[in-house]
Amino acid sequence: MPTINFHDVTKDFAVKDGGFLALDHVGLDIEDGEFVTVVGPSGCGKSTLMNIAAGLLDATGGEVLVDGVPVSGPSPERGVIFQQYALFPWMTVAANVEYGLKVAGVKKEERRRRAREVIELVGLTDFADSLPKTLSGGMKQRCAIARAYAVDPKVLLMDEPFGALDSLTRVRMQESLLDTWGRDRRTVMFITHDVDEAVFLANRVVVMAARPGRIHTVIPVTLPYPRTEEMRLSPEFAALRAQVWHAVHHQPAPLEGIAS
Ligand SMILES: Nc1ncnc2c1ncn2[C@@H]1O[C@H](COP(=O)(O)OP(=O)(O)OP(=O)(O)O)[C@@H](O)[C@H]1O
Repeated sequence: MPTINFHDVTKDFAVKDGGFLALDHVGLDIEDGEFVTVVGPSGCGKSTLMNIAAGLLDATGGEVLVDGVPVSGPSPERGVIFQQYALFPWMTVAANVEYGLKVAGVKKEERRRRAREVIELVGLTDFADSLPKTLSGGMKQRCAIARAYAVDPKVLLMDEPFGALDSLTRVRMQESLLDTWGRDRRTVMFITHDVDEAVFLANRVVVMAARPGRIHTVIPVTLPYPRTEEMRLSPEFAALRAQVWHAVHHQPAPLEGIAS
């Protein structure tokens, strides 16, 4: 059984002159421990798809199953990370990371232990008592990742998490995320606009098409893990990048009768 199963998902948004079909019968299985990236032109429905999996939006048709159970709302088993860090500015890194555990009713001692563990995992131990405003963008995002990890989610849903970072920090964050993922092989669905990022991280790259949002093609990434800096410069990487780039930039024609 796949960990995340998008079963015939359709999303129709009500707009003033009728409906806008944002997702049209999307089917996708993400297996246990897989790292899947999703790319596609702006407006093809990437965030809508992720928000439905997160339980933040309802599908108009079809459903998303996580471990065979239909998603009916947000759940701690699905850790969600957005581009904007969404940290509480008045709380230290440690308090931000502990917050979800506190809400879940975890006792203080256990909260402290778990927070220390995940803060170390993302390399922020020296900043555990710092406020978010004193951290760089990359450190804030690592704090957000630690917060998602703290509650031990079954899957991670990441929507352009590194989109606001400079390119060097972004590359470091990709490496650090893969390092963490390599240790626990949590199932990840990761949305990005960046073709290099999509290839570097993934087992499979899902390329979506727009009008209506649908899956255009799925490209397996045959590079082994751990992924290294040298791999980014390899001919195999270049070939995969070209394949994904081509799929993103040569989209199928919009379907007839789709409202805009
Ligand atoms: N609440 C809404 N009401 C009406 N239309 C919406 C709503 N949310 C999204 N849409 C439309 O649905 C389509 C898909 O939006 P979505 O944000 O999922 O795309 P995306 O692929 O994530 O885009 P981007 O890459 O620019 O972030 C877009 O055309 C958008 O305008």
